[in-house]
Amino acid sequence: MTEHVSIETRDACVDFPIFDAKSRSLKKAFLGKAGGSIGRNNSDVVVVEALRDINLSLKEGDRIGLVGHNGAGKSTLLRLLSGIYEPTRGSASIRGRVAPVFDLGVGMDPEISGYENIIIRGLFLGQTRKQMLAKMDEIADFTELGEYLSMPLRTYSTGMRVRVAMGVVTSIDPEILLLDEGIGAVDAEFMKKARVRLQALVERSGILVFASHSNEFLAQLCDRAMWIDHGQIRQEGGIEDVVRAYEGDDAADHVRHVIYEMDREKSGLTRAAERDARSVGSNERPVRTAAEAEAESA
Ligand SMILES: Nc1ncnc2c1ncn2[C@@H]1O[C@H](COP(=O)(O)OP(=O)(O)OP(=O)(O)O)[C@@H](O)[C@H]1O
Repeated sequence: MTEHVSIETRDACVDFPIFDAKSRSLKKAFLGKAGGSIGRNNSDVVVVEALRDINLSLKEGDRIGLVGHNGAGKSTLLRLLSGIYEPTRGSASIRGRVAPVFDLGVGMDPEISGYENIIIRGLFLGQTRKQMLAKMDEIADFTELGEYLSMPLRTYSTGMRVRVAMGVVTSIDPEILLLDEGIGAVDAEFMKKARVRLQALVERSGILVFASHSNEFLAQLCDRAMWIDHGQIRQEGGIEDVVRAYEGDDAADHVRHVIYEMDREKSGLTRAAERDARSVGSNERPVRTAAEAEAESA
């Protein structure tokens, strides 16, 4: 279904012209610690050079995480890849249905109910009303918001809104998933549940590009990383290597630990599945967890 999915950019640049910049203090192009460099275009207008000479080639199955300082250009890159921004110079060719998940609040209306917002937000992400209605019960269950879903969204706390948004986002089947972090507002227990759903969402997406400031999250969802520095690609490679170059040894060691734990968990699950399959084959009862045994005896 997703074989035709691809992203190609060639020397893509994105400039933001700033017509009301105080030009006296901006005589020279300057490179601060945060933000893209500030210069002037051919018409002598001040511009922020948010992205410069981006060459990317992504295909089905790629899961790439973007790291970099504030204002490095990560969000701008996601917007370029979603087609929201056209390159000022160079080219960007995107093939596939894009689900841009930048701001969990976008497409939500405070005056209508949670249920109605679930549908609106789904439409915003390219789903049909019918598809959203079919998924409604499952999304409602996931949010654990019960009766609140019939109340206007303005009566919700921030975290409750995030639950609705996460429920919708993780229910879709995108060909290209562009994810910008911004999902810190939910409580820890819900986050655990949400991560499992996010991982499943990523697994059924064709391509993932994820901008994050959390290395742990990055390691869980991606298998490659790209360091964006002042609008340019500074390094691309394995997550541990890129994080080491960008943030140092401690951060890279943490990434390695997260990846190790994930692999261990996965191989544990595989072993359990093999054991179950073997015992079913030999007419033995598969080993039950305490919870399953309790549920059976009830
Ligand atoms: N709409 C805009 N108008 C003018 N400048 C912009 C606009 N959007 C982004 N920029 C500039 O482009 C540069 C890249 O910003 P971007 O939001 O892509 O960075 P980021 O890496 O996502 O940062 P953060 O980690 O802080 O979210 C910054 O210098 C920012 O000031």
